[in-house]
Parts: sequence; structure tokens; C-alpha cells
Amino acid sequence: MSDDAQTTHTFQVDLRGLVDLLSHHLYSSPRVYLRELLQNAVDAITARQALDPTAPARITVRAGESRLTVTDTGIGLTEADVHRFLATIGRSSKRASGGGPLDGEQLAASRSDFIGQFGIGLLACFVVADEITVLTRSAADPSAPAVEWRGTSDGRYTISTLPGSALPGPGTKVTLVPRADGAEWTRHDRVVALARHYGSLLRHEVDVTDERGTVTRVNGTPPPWQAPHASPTARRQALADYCRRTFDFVPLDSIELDLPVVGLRGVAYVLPTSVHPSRQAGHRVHLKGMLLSDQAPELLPEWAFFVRCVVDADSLRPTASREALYEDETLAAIRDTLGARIRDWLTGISASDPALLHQFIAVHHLAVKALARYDDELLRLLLPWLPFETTDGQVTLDEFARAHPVVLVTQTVEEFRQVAPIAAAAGLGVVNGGYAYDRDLVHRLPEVRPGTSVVDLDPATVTAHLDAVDPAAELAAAAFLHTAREVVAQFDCDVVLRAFHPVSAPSLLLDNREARHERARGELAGQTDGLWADILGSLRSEAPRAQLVLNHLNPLVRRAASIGEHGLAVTAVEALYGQALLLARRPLRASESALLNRAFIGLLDHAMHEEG
Ligand SMILES: Nc1ncnc2c1ncn2[C@@H]1O[C@H](COP(=O)(O)OP(=O)(O)OP(=O)(O)O)[C@@H](O)[C@H]1O
Repeated sequence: MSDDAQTTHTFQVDLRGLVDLLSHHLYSSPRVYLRELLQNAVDAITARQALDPTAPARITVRAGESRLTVTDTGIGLTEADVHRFLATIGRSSKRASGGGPLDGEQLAASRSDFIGQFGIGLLACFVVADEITVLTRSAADPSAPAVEWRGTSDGRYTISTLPGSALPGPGTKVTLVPRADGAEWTRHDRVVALARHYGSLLRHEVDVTDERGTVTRVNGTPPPWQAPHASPTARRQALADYCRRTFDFVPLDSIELDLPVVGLRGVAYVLPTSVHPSRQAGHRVHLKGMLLSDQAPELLPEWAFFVRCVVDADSLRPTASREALYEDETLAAIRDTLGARIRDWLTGISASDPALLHQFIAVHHLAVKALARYDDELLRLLLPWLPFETTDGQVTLDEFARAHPVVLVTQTVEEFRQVAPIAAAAGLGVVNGGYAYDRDLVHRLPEVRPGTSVVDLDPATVTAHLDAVDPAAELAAAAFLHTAREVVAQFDCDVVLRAFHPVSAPSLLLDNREARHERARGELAGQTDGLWADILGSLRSEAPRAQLVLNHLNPLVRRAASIGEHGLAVTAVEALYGQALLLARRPLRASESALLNRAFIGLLDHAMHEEG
């Protein structure tokens, strides 16, 4: 096609399609219509007060059977404004360019004055109504007549001018006639609840009236972080009460937030019960008092999952749905600063309020452990305070490292159970690294506490350090040890005689993971035919066997070593092996349960035989 043949057309917008898009994809619920109307009223009052700071600032919502009106004493619109701003979707008077294209600087300037900026908010009313009427009188031009704009959801609108008496003073009255399926959102009780939800912190009076003229004020009391209080205790109490009313929990503590550059104030409430770190708390974010979202996680860094915030800011930037914050450098900076504030709180309580710190750790330690692995600062701050299971009992790593400059850590809970009594008797300090995250965290202790060393503890290392018995004792026990090896060979286990503390421990089963996997593989290969048996067989490696270590210092073992009767010696070995197995607290295989059973019956039989 040649240039000469070109003709220019203007896009047509299918308003019904657009409203459908907004209601299903932009807004979370039809209820946002009221937020958009309140917000327009607030912006209009802001604009009027810029001209005349003494102008009245009132918003009245009337919820009746068949219609809903929102009236404000704001700046109003002239007929030219109505043509310009109401008749064009996407045009907004709140941009300094007068509704023209978005310019970065102007946008930032208008954003600090107004909540709206996109020029689509009024469309949210079409989610609940087919017709919107805007009756308005400009404060900027007192001689201008009142103007009525009537728009319908099919995209048509009419404009008429009315005598000034149609609206007694400057301002705007928006009327919606709800559709049958939108009526539930404009019912009086619903409207009161919604107006409270969105408008509780609005700085201008907001009233909801019913058909009989009963007025309900939905705001008025300043939030506790703005109100004066008689004492710090009264202030703390007021903050906690606000949390209980708003979030329905009593916080462990309240952290006040104050960020003057964005006019942000509010509170971070420390949750009193544990939460999974992936379930980030939704924060309540108000913009110039108007509630933007009560589920905004993006206000704080991920690691701060243990607090829930309520903030009110002057210049945060919402997305077009107004239900989330626009992710930009300002938001990132706000997040970092608020995060730093929460860290300061943690540092503060770790230095000066140990009782609160312990309460905090008791509730949130698992989640803190999960996050500390990825958050170096959190790790540095909290690792010394986190509780771990150790040979000294349940203690913090800091306490433990003070007593043990070399921190030994096992890889599994079982290994800890196996070696803990012996290591403790030998004065060694071992941490159970078997629980989720624990071993990783213990290994990072030297970063936080230079001079501490952390070493993985393998049960084999422990045997290597157990004392050998003298050759004469070994020889005297030779026959018993031979029987013992025969009995436990079926479990791929070896038997050795050593001398170790505590004396009360007759035996110890050292069984590292590779040895166990190897045995499991061996068993499986035995049950499988053909290809799988070959594959499993070829995987078989020379892994160390398990070891039953008998304690020559233990009187029972000494007596067992001198048993002459073969049957009783077998039973004694089975009982010793079974007891060591139970101490290791690992799941038993069928053959092991059978052994335990046999040993028990054998001992009983022997005891009764003696009696007989
Ligand atoms: N109550 C009101 N008083 C005065 N002007 C209003 C009022 N409500 C709407 N307007 C005018 O209509 C325009 C469009 O309103 P709309 O709510 O669609 O968008 P917005 O508030 O500018 O931006 P956003 O889409 O971000 O809400 C506004 O820019 C404003 O000029």
C-alpha cells in the first residue's frame, strides 16, 4: 500500500471488555470500587486545600436500597475538566502535565501529592454498577455551573450543565446504581465495613449514612504511633492494643517504624507464635491514610517473616491495581531501611533484654535457622543465640563454644546418639547436626566466633580413640569374641573389645551411613534376580562394616566374656547387640527385631531355668 492511500483512525475501546479485564485480572474483589471512590474524594480535597487550606474536608457516603453516593468537599471539576478527565480513560488530572503523557519527574511530584495517577480508578465502579453519575462544581472557578456527567458501562456518556443550586458548594457527588449482582457490595452494613477497612486512617472525616440518616463515623482516632501518650508504658500498651484490634494477636513486642524521607510511620509487630518462613506475613500498607493492601509482603525483607507491619506513608508508589507496591529502587531502599530497623531491635534485645530474646528464640528458632543459612547478617546476629542439642544438653552455640573450642558435629541424629555418651565421658563436646539445617549452621560458627573450630565427627574416629585392652584380657575373652563375631556376622558387623567410659555402657554400636547403605544394597541384591542383581552387585563397594564395641571396663561384659556355655554366650551377645541397637535409636530391620525377640526370650528362659 502506498503512503497516499493511508488513512488515520482512532482506536475504539470496548468498555465492557475493559471492565471485565479490570474486574477479573486487576482487582482482587468488587469491593475495591469504594476504595477508588474514597481515594478520588481524598485527592480532590487535597487539591482544594492546596488552593485554600481552610476549605472544608469532608467525605460522606450514603448507602441506600437502590443507590450509593459518595460526596466530597474537594476541588470539583469544570465542564472542560469533565470532558478532559472523565471522558478519556487513562487521563488523570493528578499528573502535573495535566493528564498528558507520563513524565518521570512530574509523576514523582504528583505522586507525593495524590494517591491516584493512572486515570482508570473510576472504572472500578462499573464492576458493581452499570451507570455512574458525577455531579460536580469546581472550587477553582466559583462562577462555573454545576456539571453532570452520566456514563454507562457500554461506553456512552452524557454531559449536562445544571444551575449552581444543584450542588450547594464546590465539590463532587458520585452516584452509583448497583446492578443486581453488585448490590451486596453497596448494602449499608457492607459499606460501613468497607469504609472502615479502607478509610480508618484517612485524615479527613469520613461518615457513612443510612437511609434514615443515621451517621457512622469510620475514622477520627489517630493511630497510636501518632497519638500522644502519658508514658512509654502507656504508649507500648496502646500499640499492642492496636495490634490486637487490627491483626487479632497480642505481639511479643512492638517495633516503631519512622522513615521521614517517604513520610512513613507505623509499627512492626513481633508475632507471638511460630510461622513457616515461606509463609510471609502480609503487611498493612496505607498511603496517605488510605489502605492500599493488607497483604503486602514486599515491604520488608524476606527474613523478617516474624513480624507483621502496619504503616502509613505519604509517597509510596502503588501498582495500578493499588493492591501492591510498585517494585522500584525506592521500595528497595525502604525495605532495606525497615529491615535495618528490625535488626537494630534484635541487636538491642540481645544486648539488653535477654528475657525477651529468649522468648523470641523459643518461638521463632526453627524459622530463624531456616533463613540464617541464606542471610549472612541474620546469621551473624542470631547464630550465637540459637539452641542446639549437644553433649552439654540443649544450649546455645555461643555457650557451647565457650566450653569447647573444638566443636564436633555429627551428621545424623543416630550418630549423635551413638557417640554422645562416650564423647561426653571423654570430655569432648559434640553437637547433634542431624536435625534440619543444624549441621550447616554449626559449620558457620567460625564466621561468627573467630578462633572456634568445627570438625565433623564420624563414629569411626571415636573408635580409633578408644583404648585397646591389654593382650592378656583380649586372650581371655577370645572364645567369647569368636562366638560374638559369628552371631553378628549376619548383620555385616564386626566385634571388638575396648576399654572406655562411661563404665556403665556395656556396648556401643558404631555404624556409619556408608556401611548401612552398603548392607541395604547387599540385601536388595540378594532378593533381586537378573539385571538388577548385577547392577546392585557391581555397585557394591568395600565400605567399612558396622562395629559392636564391647566395653571391657563394664562388669557385665567381663562376666559375659567368661561364659563357658555356648548357648548362653550366644544369647548374651544377642542381648548386648540388641541393647546397643536400641541405644542407637534407629529403625530396626526385621532380622534385628527377630534377634531382640530371641535374646529376650532366651534370657527369660535362662532365668527361669536357673530358678527351676
Ligand atoms: N471526586 C472527584 N473530584 C474531583 N475530580 C474527580 C473526582 N473523581 C474523579 N475525578 C477526576 O477524574 C479523573 C479520573 O479519575 P480516576 O479515578 O479514573 O483516575 P485517577 O484517580 O486520576 O487515577 P487512578 O486510576 O490512579 O485512580 C481524575 O484524575 C480526576 O480529575
